Amino acid sequence: MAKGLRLISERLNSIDLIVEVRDARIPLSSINPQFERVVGRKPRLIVYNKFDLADPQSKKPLIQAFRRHMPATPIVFTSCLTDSHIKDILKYAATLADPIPHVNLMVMGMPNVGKSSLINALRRVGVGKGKAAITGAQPGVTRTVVGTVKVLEHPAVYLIDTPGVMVPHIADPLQSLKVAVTGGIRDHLADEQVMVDYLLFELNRRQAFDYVDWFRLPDSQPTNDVQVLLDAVARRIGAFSKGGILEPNMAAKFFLKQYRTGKLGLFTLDDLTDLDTYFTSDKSQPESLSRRKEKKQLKLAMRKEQRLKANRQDD
Ligand SMILES: Nc1nc2c(ncn2[C@@H]2O[C@H](COP(=O)(O)OP(=O)(O)OP(=O)(O)O)[C@@H](O)[C@H]2O)c(=O)[nH]1
Repeated sequence: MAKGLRLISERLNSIDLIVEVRDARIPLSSINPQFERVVGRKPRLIVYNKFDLADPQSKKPLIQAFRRHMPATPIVFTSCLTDSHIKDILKYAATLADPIPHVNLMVMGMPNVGKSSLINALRRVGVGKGKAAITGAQPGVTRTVVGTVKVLEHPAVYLIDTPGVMVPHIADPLQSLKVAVTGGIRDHLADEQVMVDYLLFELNRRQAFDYVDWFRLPDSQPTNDVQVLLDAVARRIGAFSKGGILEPNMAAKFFLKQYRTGKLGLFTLDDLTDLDTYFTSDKSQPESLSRRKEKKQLKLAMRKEQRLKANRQDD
């Protein structure tokens, strides 16, 4: 994390525009407060990527809130899978080319938000060239600086690839869970069954009950009990251990994958009903924790979620 941020601040002088990538499914939770401090007043374009997986209704309140509170910062909603709105980024970058001869962009963001995919998409759309950066389903793939790549000929727009910025200390346990379920924390650091429990809670809250039929829940009824869900999923996908025992971990992995590929519906997990309060609140947070402390923090969040669940069942 510290190395990533140091590299970024070292390069900031030669950058004309920061392209900050966030996950559209967690438009607030994917903000990195340390990052806010490092980038300071540099011109910035915010890209809400993976919009193909987010609630389409989430766009309007975000655009309106940015207009009210950060009018100088443009925002774009993209999907790197379909190259949707990638051109808008290039168009905006091109507007900065006068009077400077060429524009240097830097893509930044939290792990797994799609930085490398965006770099590839910008190249593909801008100059019709293939892959410049390696992508991966697990966070932390973007490690090395690939170098400078041209993404537009006229005017000349160059892009500098950067290492992914690590998730900083996340004060709010719910925010940790959201980052984890959207893939921003390596899965082995988070308890997949707790992630599924949180997703189940969100699905039920939205009355998105498709999972009941798909996984043939008992009595065709929704459930609040993650074990009931995981048993049903395990049965449905044939996740049994040698002795014929159901494998909840395998089921949890499967369920998470369904969510992450949009098969359980298009959701925005952050609450966007009171963005004015969010934008006017003090978003500064303490310095980043070490990886060990981060892991401990996450475990505490998971335990809290489990306690909440136990209380829900007692009610
Ligand atoms: N559905 C969807 N998936 C995307 C999109 N952009 C990227 N992905 C997927 O998200 C995963 C992570 O993408 P990367 O481009 O490797 O993300 P990154 O930010 O470079 O990741 P790190 O290496 O962890 O920093 C990959 O499986 C991509 O295929 C998008 O717009 N929509």
